[in-house]
Amino acid sequence: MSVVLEAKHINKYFKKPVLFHVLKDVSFQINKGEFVSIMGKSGSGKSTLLYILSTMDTDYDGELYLNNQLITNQTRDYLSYIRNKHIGFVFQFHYLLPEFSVLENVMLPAKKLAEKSHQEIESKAIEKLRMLDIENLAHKKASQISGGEKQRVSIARALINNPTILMGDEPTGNLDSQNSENVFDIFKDLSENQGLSLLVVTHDQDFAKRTNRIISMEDGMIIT
Ligand SMILES: Nc1ncnc2c1ncn2[C@@H]1O[C@H](COP(=O)(O)OP(=O)(O)OP(=O)(O)O)[C@@H](O)[C@H]1O
Repeated sequence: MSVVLEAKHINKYFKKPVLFHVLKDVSFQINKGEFVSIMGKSGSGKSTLLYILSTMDTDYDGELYLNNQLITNQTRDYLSYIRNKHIGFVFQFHYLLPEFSVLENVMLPAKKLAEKSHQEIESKAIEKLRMLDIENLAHKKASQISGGEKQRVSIARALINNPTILMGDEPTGNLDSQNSENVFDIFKDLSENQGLSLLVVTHDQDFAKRTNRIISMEDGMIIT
């Protein structure tokens, strides 16, 4: 089984207002195609950890590997490239650009990467929308679709560059049970049938217990 993401002895301190050891020797691996959830009480350090894993926060001790490549201590530009190419994100709030069409929103991360022509990016975006069963929304403005549809659009956007891993911070936190179920089914399908790795912070027990593995956090430490 190939390892996609590896965290080795991650320690993180917040220095203000007082010195606070927020992540304590956090180590784990995520394999290709694995669907993993992170659970833990409010304040246990989940978002802080995800921020580091997503390469957004570089102020930590320890080592982080993506596709067996060390990404700790790399330049900001390189990290921004790695993030765009290999990591997809889905948040609790969708962060779509309301005045842009669904299609344009999905195309944006590929435009930023600038490795393909407009035409190629557009057909890739349509392919992702079709996969998520929302091709019919392509030309609607993002502000004109429902909450569940917006979350599916953000998943399409997160997948546009064919990432190695999809990270989610409470991706179903703002959805009703039916839409949460849809998101879970999409994630499950991506991991089982497309070999995508997923790492999702959630407070939803029902969601977490159906993933391949739960990483439980308490007071900045992994307890399982
Ligand atoms: N910038 C910061 N400066 C100082 N302390 C912080 C900062 N950000 C977070 N913390 C503290 O670090 C701890 C972990 O916060 P974090 O947001 O990672 O928790 P969480 O498990 O994601 O919580 P929640 O489930 O409520 O989102 C908390 O005690 C929080 O108050």
